[in-house]
Amino acid sequence: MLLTKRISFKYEQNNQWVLEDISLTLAAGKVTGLIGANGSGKSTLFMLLLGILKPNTGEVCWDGQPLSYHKEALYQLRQNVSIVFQDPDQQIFYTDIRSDIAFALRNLGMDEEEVLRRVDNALTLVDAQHFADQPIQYLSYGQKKRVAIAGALVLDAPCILLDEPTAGLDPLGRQQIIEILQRIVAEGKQVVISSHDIDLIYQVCDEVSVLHKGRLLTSGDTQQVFLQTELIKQAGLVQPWLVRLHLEKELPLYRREQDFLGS
Ligand SMILES: Nc1ncnc2c1ncn2[C@@H]1O[C@H](COP(=O)(O)OP(=O)(O)OP(=O)(O)O)[C@@H](O)[C@H]1O
Repeated sequence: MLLTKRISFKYEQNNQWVLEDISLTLAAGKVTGLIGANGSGKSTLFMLLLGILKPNTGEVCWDGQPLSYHKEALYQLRQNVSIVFQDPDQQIFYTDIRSDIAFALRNLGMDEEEVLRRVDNALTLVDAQHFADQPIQYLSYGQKKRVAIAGALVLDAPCILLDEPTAGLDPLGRQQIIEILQRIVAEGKQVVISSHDIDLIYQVCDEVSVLHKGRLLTSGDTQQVFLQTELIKQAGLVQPWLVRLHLEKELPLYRREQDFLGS
């Protein structure tokens, strides 16, 4: 389990608190959404969860232990908590897709047969087998996103952080990512998603945490959080369309588009 205990953080360059007094429990086996307007501190919080940044006060804990910031400890942490960055080019280094995905495993000195098996599984999970033999520069943005996700999955870390997984994708690409997320969740992984795609968060997350100007406004069950109209407005966000339909048209509170369409 990944959690933060009253963490606050400011960047050296400016003297303002970017995050203040954040206590969050990211429960194992659950999908947690992290939402907030631009600049509310979501990416910074991800960097703190990964140990890339260190809080000024408070602590981040993995498996009940406060993070240690030595190289070796962080190396261990990466095998438990992995991230998919918003921009796949930040994450992909090789032109050969299979080599790129295999990189971290070969770095660990893993047996080559096991490397190939894991790469194959990760490619299947993100539905990328059919383009896996093309050079990376021939791929679309959406395909690169899927390769980046495969690169994070291959380590088989129990916890995966995804920063804006659907940003820049067309409707089909977005739907593919939703299906991939559902497959990852079905494997029992702990998933944390930071996104401005409110409808995605509503559809796939069990719990949601709302950040506003570096503070945690609320945290809890997805539907309960999104039903709080004033709070969502205060955070500079909008409610998911299924929640608006419920509040404005007095329809049942559907969780998924297909539940509404099939009703
Ligand atoms: N490297 C940095 N140095 C100084 N300030 C930074 C740095 N990175 C982010 N900030 C500031 O920290 C605050 C939070 O930024 P952050 O990127 O964490 O927010 P965010 O919620 O992820 O935003 P967005 O939704 O736009 O991606 C902002 O005021 C931003 O200007």
